[in-house]
Amino acid sequence: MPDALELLKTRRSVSAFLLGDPAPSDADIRQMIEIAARVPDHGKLTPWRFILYRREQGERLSELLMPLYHARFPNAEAQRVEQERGRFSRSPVTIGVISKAATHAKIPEWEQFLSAGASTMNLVLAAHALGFAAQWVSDWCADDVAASALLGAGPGERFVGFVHIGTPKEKPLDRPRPAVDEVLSNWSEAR
Ligand SMILES: Cc1cc2nc3c(=O)[nH]c(=O)nc-3n(C[C@H](O)[C@H](O)[C@H](O)COP(=O)(O)O)c2cc1C
Repeated sequence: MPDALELLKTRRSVSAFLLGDPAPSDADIRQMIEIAARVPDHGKLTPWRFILYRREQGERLSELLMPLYHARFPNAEAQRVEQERGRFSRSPVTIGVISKAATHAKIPEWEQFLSAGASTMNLVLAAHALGFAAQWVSDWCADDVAASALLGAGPGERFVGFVHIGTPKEKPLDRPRPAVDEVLSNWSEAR
Protein backbone atom coordinates (compact mmCIF):
# COMPACT_ATOMS: atom_id res chain seq x y z
CA MET A 1 0.00 0.00 0.00
CA PRO A 2 1.50 3.42 -0.92
CA ASP A 3 2.46 5.88 1.77
CA ALA A 4 -0.47 8.21 2.57
CA LEU A 5 1.22 11.41 1.39
CA GLU A 6 2.41 9.76 -1.80
CA LEU A 7 -1.11 8.55 -2.36
CA LEU A 8 -2.63 12.00 -1.94
CA LYS A 9 -0.01 13.57 -4.18
CA THR A 10 -0.43 11.08 -6.99
CA ARG A 11 -4.19 10.80 -7.30
CA ARG A 12 -5.49 11.82 -10.67
CA SER A 13 -8.68 11.12 -12.52
CA VAL A 14 -8.71 8.59 -15.32
CA SER A 15 -11.41 8.90 -17.96
CA ALA A 16 -14.14 6.29 -17.55
CA PHE A 17 -13.42 5.25 -21.16
CA LEU A 18 -9.98 4.09 -20.00
CA LEU A 19 -11.13 2.10 -16.97
CA GLY A 20 -11.22 -1.66 -17.41
CA ASP A 21 -10.72 -4.87 -15.50
CA PRO A 22 -9.81 -6.00 -12.95
CA ALA A 23 -12.89 -4.64 -11.27
CA PRO A 24 -13.01 -3.91 -7.56
CA SER A 25 -14.27 -6.90 -5.59
CA ASP A 26 -17.32 -6.69 -3.35
CA ALA A 27 -14.96 -6.40 -0.38
CA ASP A 28 -13.11 -3.52 -2.11
CA ILE A 29 -16.40 -1.76 -2.77
CA ARG A 30 -17.51 -2.13 0.83
CA GLN A 31 -14.19 -0.74 1.98
CA MET A 32 -14.51 2.24 -0.37
CA ILE A 33 -17.98 2.98 1.00
CA GLU A 34 -16.75 2.68 4.57
CA ILE A 35 -14.13 5.33 3.77
CA ALA A 36 -16.61 7.48 1.84
CA ALA A 37 -18.85 7.46 4.92
CA ARG A 38 -16.02 8.77 7.13
CA VAL A 39 -16.25 12.45 6.36
CA PRO A 40 -16.98 15.66 8.22
CA ASP A 41 -20.72 15.92 8.62
CA HIS A 42 -22.05 18.93 10.54
CA GLY A 43 -24.87 17.73 12.77
CA LYS A 44 -24.09 14.05 12.04
CA LEU A 45 -26.97 13.95 9.59
CA THR A 46 -25.45 11.43 7.14
CA PRO A 47 -26.80 13.62 4.32
CA TRP A 48 -25.65 11.27 1.57
CA ARG A 49 -25.99 7.70 0.37
CA PHE A 50 -24.61 5.58 -2.46
CA ILE A 51 -25.97 3.45 -5.28
CA LEU A 52 -23.89 0.79 -7.00
CA TYR A 53 -24.22 0.11 -10.72
CA ARG A 54 -22.36 -2.81 -12.24
CA ARG A 55 -21.26 -2.88 -15.87
CA GLU A 56 -23.60 -5.84 -16.46
CA GLN A 57 -26.51 -3.49 -15.71
CA GLY A 58 -25.32 -0.90 -18.22
CA GLU A 59 -27.42 -2.16 -21.10
CA ARG A 60 -30.64 -2.09 -19.09
CA LEU A 61 -29.81 1.35 -17.75
CA SER A 62 -29.18 2.51 -21.29
CA GLU A 63 -32.63 1.23 -22.41
CA LEU A 64 -34.20 3.25 -19.62
CA LEU A 65 -32.13 6.41 -20.01
CA MET A 66 -31.84 6.78 -23.78
CA PRO A 67 -35.45 7.95 -24.35
CA LEU A 68 -34.80 10.73 -21.85
CA TYR A 69 -31.49 11.58 -23.50
CA HIS A 70 -33.09 11.79 -26.96
CA ALA A 71 -35.88 14.00 -25.64
CA ARG A 72 -33.39 16.34 -24.01
CA PHE A 73 -30.77 16.36 -26.78
CA PRO A 74 -32.74 15.78 -30.00
CA ASN A 75 -29.86 17.05 -32.15
CA ALA A 76 -27.04 15.08 -30.57
CA GLU A 77 -24.45 13.78 -33.04
CA ALA A 78 -24.44 10.04 -33.77
CA GLN A 79 -21.06 9.56 -32.11
CA ARG A 80 -22.22 11.31 -28.97
CA VAL A 81 -25.37 9.16 -28.90
CA GLU A 82 -23.26 6.03 -29.19
CA GLN A 83 -21.10 7.17 -26.29
CA GLU A 84 -24.18 7.91 -24.26
CA ARG A 85 -25.52 4.37 -24.77
CA GLY A 86 -22.46 3.05 -22.99
CA ARG A 87 -22.54 5.47 -20.07
CA PHE A 88 -22.91 2.78 -17.40
CA SER A 89 -20.93 0.13 -19.28
CA ARG A 90 -17.75 2.18 -19.57
CA SER A 91 -16.15 1.12 -16.31
CA PRO A 92 -16.56 -2.12 -14.34
CA VAL A 93 -18.46 -0.30 -11.61
CA THR A 94 -19.99 3.11 -11.09
CA ILE A 95 -21.07 4.43 -7.73
CA GLY A 96 -23.67 7.17 -7.65
CA VAL A 97 -23.37 9.57 -4.71
CA ILE A 98 -26.68 11.03 -3.66
CA SER A 99 -27.07 14.14 -1.55
CA LYS A 100 -29.97 13.97 0.86
CA ALA A 101 -29.51 17.62 1.83
CA ALA A 102 -32.72 19.07 3.21
CA THR A 103 -33.88 22.08 5.18
CA HIS A 104 -32.75 21.74 8.78
CA ALA A 105 -33.23 23.95 11.82
CA LYS A 106 -29.49 24.36 12.43
CA ILE A 107 -27.44 22.95 9.56
CA PRO A 108 -27.56 24.88 6.27
CA GLU A 109 -28.32 22.80 3.20
CA TRP A 110 -25.11 24.11 1.66
CA GLU A 111 -23.06 22.41 4.37
CA GLN A 112 -24.88 19.15 3.78
CA PHE A 113 -23.97 19.36 0.07
CA LEU A 114 -20.36 19.98 1.02
CA SER A 115 -20.36 16.84 3.13
CA ALA A 116 -21.58 14.85 0.10
CA GLY A 117 -18.73 16.38 -1.92
CA ALA A 118 -16.26 15.34 0.76
CA SER A 119 -17.73 11.87 0.70
CA THR A 120 -17.32 11.66 -3.07
CA MET A 121 -13.72 12.78 -2.77
CA ASN A 122 -13.06 10.13 -0.12
CA LEU A 123 -14.55 7.55 -2.45
CA VAL A 124 -12.23 8.64 -5.26
CA LEU A 125 -9.23 8.52 -2.92
CA ALA A 126 -10.21 5.13 -1.52
CA ALA A 127 -10.35 3.75 -5.05
CA HIS A 128 -6.84 5.09 -5.66
CA ALA A 129 -5.58 3.64 -2.36
CA LEU A 130 -6.87 0.21 -3.35
CA GLY A 131 -4.97 0.37 -6.64
CA PHE A 132 -7.85 1.43 -8.88
CA ALA A 133 -8.53 4.70 -10.64
CA ALA A 134 -11.71 6.72 -10.75
CA GLN A 135 -13.49 9.56 -12.47
CA TRP A 136 -16.13 11.74 -10.81
CA VAL A 137 -18.68 12.64 -13.44
CA SER A 138 -21.92 14.57 -13.15
CA ASP A 139 -23.14 15.32 -16.67
CA TRP A 140 -26.82 15.48 -17.62
CA CYS A 141 -28.04 12.54 -15.51
CA ALA A 142 -27.09 14.36 -12.33
CA ASP A 143 -29.31 17.36 -12.97
CA ASP A 144 -32.12 15.63 -14.85
CA VAL A 145 -34.91 14.80 -12.41
CA ALA A 146 -36.38 11.94 -14.46
CA ALA A 147 -32.98 10.36 -15.14
CA SER A 148 -32.02 10.73 -11.49
CA ALA A 149 -35.24 8.99 -10.44
CA LEU A 150 -34.52 6.08 -12.81
CA LEU A 151 -31.05 5.88 -11.35
CA GLY A 152 -32.41 5.60 -7.83
CA ALA A 153 -32.75 9.12 -6.39
CA GLY A 154 -35.82 9.63 -4.25
CA PRO A 155 -37.94 12.79 -3.98
CA GLY A 156 -35.82 15.72 -2.81
CA GLU A 157 -32.57 13.85 -3.37
CA ARG A 158 -30.02 14.66 -6.03
CA PHE A 159 -26.88 13.13 -7.43
CA VAL A 160 -23.63 14.83 -6.53
CA GLY A 161 -22.01 12.67 -9.15
CA PHE A 162 -21.23 9.24 -10.48
CA VAL A 163 -17.82 7.78 -9.68
CA HIS A 164 -16.58 5.42 -12.36
CA ILE A 165 -14.06 2.96 -10.96
CA GLY A 166 -11.76 0.41 -12.57
CA THR A 167 -8.20 -0.34 -13.55
CA PRO A 168 -6.54 2.10 -15.97
CA LYS A 169 -6.01 0.54 -19.43
CA GLU A 170 -3.00 2.80 -19.93
CA LYS A 171 -0.75 4.86 -17.73
CA PRO A 172 -2.67 8.06 -17.06
CA LEU A 173 -1.14 11.41 -17.86
CA ASP A 174 -1.31 14.06 -15.22
CA ARG A 175 -2.37 17.64 -15.84
CA PRO A 176 -0.72 20.80 -14.57
CA ARG A 177 -1.70 21.59 -10.99
CA PRO A 178 -1.94 25.04 -9.44
CA ALA A 179 1.26 26.15 -7.73
CA VAL A 180 0.89 26.60 -3.98
CA ASP A 181 1.69 30.32 -4.25
CA GLU A 182 -1.09 30.80 -6.78
CA VAL A 183 -3.71 29.57 -4.38
CA LEU A 184 -2.31 30.45 -0.96
CA SER A 185 -2.00 33.94 0.45
CA ASN A 186 -1.33 35.27 3.91
CA TRP A 187 -4.15 37.33 5.29
CA SER A 188 -3.42 40.99 5.49
CA GLU A 189 -5.77 43.81 6.41
CA ALA A 190 -4.41 46.02 3.66
CA ARG A 191 -5.94 45.27 0.26
C1 LIG B 1 -18.79 17.96 -9.15
C2 LIG B 1 -17.90 17.51 -10.29
C3 LIG B 1 -18.49 17.07 -11.46
C4 LIG B 1 -17.70 16.68 -12.54
N1 LIG B 1 -18.30 16.25 -13.68
C5 LIG B 1 -17.55 15.89 -14.74
C6 LIG B 1 -18.17 15.43 -15.94
O1 LIG B 1 -19.39 15.35 -16.04
N2 LIG B 1 -17.36 15.09 -16.97
C7 LIG B 1 -15.99 15.17 -16.86
O2 LIG B 1 -15.31 14.85 -17.83
N3 LIG B 1 -15.39 15.58 -15.74
C8 LIG B 1 -16.13 15.94 -14.67
N4 LIG B 1 -15.52 16.36 -13.52
C9 LIG B 1 -14.04 16.50 -13.49
C10 LIG B 1 -13.31 15.21 -13.21
O3 LIG B 1 -13.86 14.52 -12.11
C11 LIG B 1 -11.83 15.48 -12.90
O4 LIG B 1 -11.72 16.29 -11.77
C12 LIG B 1 -11.11 16.13 -14.05
O5 LIG B 1 -11.12 15.24 -15.13
C13 LIG B 1 -9.67 16.51 -13.70
O6 LIG B 1 -8.94 15.42 -13.28
P1 LIG B 1 -8.16 15.39 -11.90
O7 LIG B 1 -9.14 14.86 -10.87
O8 LIG B 1 -7.00 14.45 -12.13
O9 LIG B 1 -7.74 16.76 -11.60
C14 LIG B 1 -16.28 16.73 -12.43
C15 LIG B 1 -15.70 17.16 -11.23
C16 LIG B 1 -16.50 17.54 -10.17
C17 LIG B 1 -15.84 18.00 -8.90
